[in-house]
Amino acid sequence: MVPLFHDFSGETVLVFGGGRVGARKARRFARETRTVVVSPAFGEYGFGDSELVRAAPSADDVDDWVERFDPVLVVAATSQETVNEAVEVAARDHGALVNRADHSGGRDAGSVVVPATVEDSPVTVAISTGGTSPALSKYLRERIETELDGAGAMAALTAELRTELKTRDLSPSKRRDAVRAVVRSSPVWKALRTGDSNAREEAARVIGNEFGIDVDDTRGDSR
Ligand SMILES: C[C@@]1(CC(=O)O)c2cc3[nH]c(cc4nc(cc5[nH]c(cc(n2)[C@H]1CCC(=O)O)[C@@](C)(CC(=O)O)[C@@H]5CCC(=O)O)C(CC(=O)O)=C4CCC(=O)O)c(CCC(=O)O)c3CC(=O)O
Ligand SMILES: NC(=O)C1=CN([C@@H]2O[C@H](COP(=O)(O)OP(=O)(O)OC[C@H]3O[C@@H](n4cnc5c(N)ncnc54)[C@H](O)[C@@H]3O)[C@@H](O)[C@H]2O)C=CC1
Repeated sequence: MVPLFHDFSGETVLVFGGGRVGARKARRFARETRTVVVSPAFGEYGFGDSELVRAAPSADDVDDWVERFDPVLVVAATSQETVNEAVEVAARDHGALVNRADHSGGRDAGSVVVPATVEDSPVTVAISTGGTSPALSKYLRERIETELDGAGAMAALTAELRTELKTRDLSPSKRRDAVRAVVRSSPVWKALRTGDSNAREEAARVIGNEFGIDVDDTRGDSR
């Protein structure tokens, strides 16, 4: 399986099944795009901004629902194996991606796995075990969560520095080394995580000391 980050904005995601699992997937997708959940009953779970449609499609009806909503991704998360099976076939016939929540292996082209994700925007880490051990994905996600503290702010700070360094008369290799030094600097990470000192100032110090490049240490505190 090839991990890719997919922009779903402006598209529709169609979820079959309004139980715990359907709700979890729906919440995830609804943060980004129009998400519709079709189910005869909805559990007491959060569905985010999803549209809920109360219906109990039979395996034969599923195709019509997919036709009607024209989704780019369909999630099969019902408690009925035959319906989930039909959802997979209908999605494929429609040229949509398909996520079988009730399957771990034996996937075909066009099938996707929902990974465990850690986000410190704009940084995202996604974990999959190739469908073999979701509990392990969840555990690793919890461990990585603390590791990622400050990464979003580091991305913002280094994006700013890269842009600034590109306007200077520097060789690409020197610019690369300077940015690398900042992302590896413990004092910069500490400043981003604690907010005690100005991270931008720390970064300017690293670049100044190690590379003799003078960058403005006052513009924007990236926290
Ligand atoms: C293949 C996949 C398909 C897909 O859904 O895309 C799939 C399938 C199945 N999951 C099952 C069980 C559990 N799933 C979780 C949790 C998560 N499951 C997620 C993804 C995936 N689950 C995909 C593979 C991901 C990968 O490659 O690792 C996560 C990461 C993302 C998300 O769902 O949002 C989310 C954690 C999010 C987080 O916390 O960060 C827990 C843990 C818990 O609940 O505490 C359990 C119970 C413990 C266990 O069994 O491990 C079962 C058996 C059902 C049964 O027994 O009937 C199946 C079906 C089967 O295996 O046949
Ligand atoms: N991928 C994952 O992370 C996990 C997957 N699973 C699997 O996912 C499936 C769903 O699990 P849960 O949400 O816990 O089950 P659940 O029983 O809580 O929810 C199933 C939902 O499907 C709905 N449903 C039933 N017939 C339907 C139909 N014809 N059309 C549309 N919706 C219909 C029910 O009303 C219910 O809302 C199960 O097959 C389970 O084995 C279970 C745990 C985790």
